[in-house]
Amino acid sequence: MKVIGTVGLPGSGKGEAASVARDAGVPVVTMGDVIRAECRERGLDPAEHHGRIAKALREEEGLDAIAARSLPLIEAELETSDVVLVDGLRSPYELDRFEEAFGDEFVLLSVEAPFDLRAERLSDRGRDDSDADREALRAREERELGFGMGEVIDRADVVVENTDTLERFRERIRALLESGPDALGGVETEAETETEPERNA
Ligand SMILES: Nc1ncnc2c1ncn2[C@@H]1O[C@H](COP(=O)(O)OP(=O)(O)OP(=O)(O)O)[C@@H](O)[C@H]1O
Repeated sequence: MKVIGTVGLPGSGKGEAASVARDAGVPVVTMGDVIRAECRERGLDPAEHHGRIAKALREEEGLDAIAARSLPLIEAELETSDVVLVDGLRSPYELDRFEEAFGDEFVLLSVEAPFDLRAERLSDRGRDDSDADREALRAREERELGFGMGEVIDRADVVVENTDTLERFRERIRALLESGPDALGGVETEAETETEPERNA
């Protein structure tokens, strides 16, 4: 059993990773869906109230609220699948919650690409007006880093740099899903990048 969580700044490629998983028959639990469901529960339009409800849930149920509400969905998928992908961790409290629930079976994947490349890809994506707006991207990025996303990124087990073609990225995600982190030869892992503590310091 493996639960693969993804983290990444806007436009890094998390949605593409989730779509590779779906194509490979790996169920995807999208943390944002938990918030959208709660918006509907409260009679609110998710497109307009997503941010406010995410904040309300954290205030009412604790900083790991969205992870806690995702857990039963992940567990339900694990009844029929060996691997589940969890799309879009944002805060270290969420990461703590998943690590507590799944221990070593939880693998955190950070998808990374430089700002200019992400801005260009989002501009091509054009899902909404903010996609083409570099200032809006910068603001969104700062908001997400404000939730502690930088710390989550730093704690990743596997880093996939998404700076090559989309096909190359999709291949690397497929390899990760099929054979686990070891399949990604040459990809930085936390263990490899950690600095050795100085002896006799
Ligand atoms: N390697 C790549 N080459 C070209 N285009 C790419 C590549 N990776 C992703 N894209 C495209 O860039 C856009 C952003 O990727 P994606 O939607 O997966 O990002 P995301 O991390 O889910 O962003 P957000 O958090 O804003 O939803 C998409 O249109 C996607 O198809």
